[in-house]
Amino acid sequence: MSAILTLNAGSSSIKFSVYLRGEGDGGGEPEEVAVGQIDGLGPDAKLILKHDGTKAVTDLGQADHKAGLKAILDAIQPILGDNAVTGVGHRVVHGGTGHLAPAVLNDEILTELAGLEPLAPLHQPHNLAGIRAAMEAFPDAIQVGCFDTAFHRSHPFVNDTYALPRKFFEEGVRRYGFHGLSYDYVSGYVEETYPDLQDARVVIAHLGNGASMCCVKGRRSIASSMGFSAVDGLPMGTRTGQIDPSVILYLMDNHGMASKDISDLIYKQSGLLGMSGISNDMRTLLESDAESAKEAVDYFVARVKREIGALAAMGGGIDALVFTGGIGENAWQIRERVCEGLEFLGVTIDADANQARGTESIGTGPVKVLVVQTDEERVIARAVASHLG
Ligand SMILES: Nc1ncnc2c1ncn2[C@@H]1O[C@H](COP(=O)(O)OP(=O)(O)O)[C@@H](O)[C@H]1O
Ligand SMILES: CC(=O)OP(=O)(O)O
Ligand SMILES: [Mg+2]
Repeated sequence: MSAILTLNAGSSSIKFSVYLRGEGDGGGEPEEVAVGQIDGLGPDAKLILKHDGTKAVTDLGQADHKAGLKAILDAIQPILGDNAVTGVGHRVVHGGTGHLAPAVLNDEILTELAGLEPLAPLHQPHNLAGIRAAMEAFPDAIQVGCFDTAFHRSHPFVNDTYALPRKFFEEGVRRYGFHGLSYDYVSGYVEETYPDLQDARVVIAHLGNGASMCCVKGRRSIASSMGFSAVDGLPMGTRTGQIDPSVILYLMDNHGMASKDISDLIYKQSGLLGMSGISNDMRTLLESDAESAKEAVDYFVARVKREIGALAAMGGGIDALVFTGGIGENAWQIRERVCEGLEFLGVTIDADANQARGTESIGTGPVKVLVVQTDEERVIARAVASHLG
């Protein structure tokens, strides 16, 4: 048997999976044998590993992305045993205009991808560090990059551009959209599981530490809430989401802030953390009695609602609303509050079904409302398997 490893460095986590394939499996579906993640990167990181029907949680204490990756490579060695890793698949958040499909990585592509780091500072450097570490750890394996942006390259021009002079569009100042691996998985899952949703207009809310939304029609992305970078659209754990560009000019002119300070502010100090002054973690905010925590959650919910309306309009209507990502999958309170008042769109949910963990279909009106566990790793593993042939 040979093994495929997938690495998915998010802003607050590194997710990974190990898959096995028999000789001559061709591009067949790889079998997942272990899955895990490092959660809460920072002062209180934890390694969670699920394997052979067991779940082990190891406290790592202070761990950044680099320490997390080392812990993952150590933890999977006993699982790999004698099975050689022949392919490693990586989530790469930004692929620019050039990457419409997964690509076998080499030094030239890595240099090109490093040029996109300023547009995804919470992800791209970690994605590339993971690739370099995997090249060192598994020198005989192919390294396949799977791009979050690729799924959205089907956007029509109006949803791909800003109203700037045309030369900036040509230069690559576009609305790329992110979380594409998640949207790819979820839209495929929805179409396969619900035959009445073939070619349907599906609005997917990927709500995690990073959060975005997408309107998908017939498995193609029509529009996304994220744009040129992964800071646009919804407020997130530590990111502002959409902000008037004049606020940035104001900060430069009145607070003497330079590009690095502003980047730190809009990517790392804002969103749920900045508004609440308490935490970027939705769990903590939902448990808190502080007014600032309540206001941060109110703002998050309001922005998700606004985006549902906008994306339903872009799709010419809505047949299904899907919640996914750490918050979308787990926080029933957020789903309930988001759906409140959306009856005019045909979105209504059953309160008990929404609160029952593991219930997938929670809608009671004409619009199907689904809670789907995303699986970016499977999309990556499939891409690696198809490259291995
Ligand atoms: N039970 C829960 N209730 C509310 N929020 C949750 C729950 N479980 C996880 N989350 C949220 O999910 C976020 C992580 O989402 P995830 O999609 O895994 O993150 P990343 O963006 O790093 O990939 C956490 O920051 C936390 O706010
Ligand atoms: C693009 C992005 O925000 O990713 P994540 O949610 O994994 O941080
Ligand atoms: Mg993620």
